[in-house]
Amino acid sequence: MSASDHPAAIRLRQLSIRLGLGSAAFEAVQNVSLDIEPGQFVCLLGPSGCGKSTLLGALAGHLTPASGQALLDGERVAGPHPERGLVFQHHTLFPWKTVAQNVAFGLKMKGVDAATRQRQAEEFIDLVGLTGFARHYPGQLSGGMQQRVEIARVLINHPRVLLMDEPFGALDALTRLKMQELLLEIRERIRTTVLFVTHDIDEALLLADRVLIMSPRPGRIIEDLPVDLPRPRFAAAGSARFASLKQHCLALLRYDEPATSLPRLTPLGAPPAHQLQFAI
Ligand SMILES: Nc1ncnc2c1ncn2[C@@H]1O[C@H](COP(=O)(O)OP(=O)(O)OP(=O)(O)O)[C@@H](O)[C@H]1O
Repeated sequence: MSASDHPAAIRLRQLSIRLGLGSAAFEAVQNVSLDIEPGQFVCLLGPSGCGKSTLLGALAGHLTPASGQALLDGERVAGPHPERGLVFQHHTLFPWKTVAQNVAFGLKMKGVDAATRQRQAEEFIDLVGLTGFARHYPGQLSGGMQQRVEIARVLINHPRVLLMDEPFGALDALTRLKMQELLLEIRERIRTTVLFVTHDIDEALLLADRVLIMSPRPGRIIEDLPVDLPRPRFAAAGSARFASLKQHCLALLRYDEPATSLPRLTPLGAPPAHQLQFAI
């Protein structure tokens, strides 16, 4: 099974986005340029209100940049398109439809016949670990299960890019860990480019090939950090390298001076435990 046979390359070129109207207008994202290769899993990490969702909104085609460009495989993003799958913190399932009907909805819109819809919906329901729940309604499921349905509903459209905006942010800690594991398992089986927004350093380091760190508003990319931890990551979470990367991210997120003297990545080795107790 593959979510997409052709994961897309994401390119942002000097992208700036303004929000608000008239005298209340402000720059939410400032001059962001970056390249994400097809199939890469990238986390966008930044403090609350720095413009992460806004940046994702431009790639989704929901927001028009004030200047610069958002490109997928060289084509300018001009509006929403099913090739870009979106998963938000709160699910967007139809409460009156069953799990299978929700998952198959995109196929129905494309005019796919009922038997194929049912077969494919079952495949994707299995993929997200919900075998046996096809006939349940969203209201009968836990928050984590609802997010599984949401992910299946997006993946069945074979998105070339998956844009995830704090998809596990509303879940309790244990369910969140299970969902992170599930996403990594799915990623072993599918080919799609992932841009995942979070303000949780551990989540970014557990999931991503690369972490892009944003400054406080107006959001700029202040660090492009390759995550050189072996997979599976959960085994590496207690390692000295994990702690070192975490400390580096934390220092950047707490930093509010000009970007000329940003902290450098600390050498391999564990920082003192007391330096890792901050939350953002
Ligand atoms: N439609 C809007 N009109 C005016 N301001 C907005 C609008 N949407 C967001 N903002 C503001 O723009 C800034 C960037 O918001 P955005 O949601 O992109 O940040 P974020 O980094 O995703 O935050 P969080 O992590 O808290 O979700 C914030 O200060 C927010 O209050």
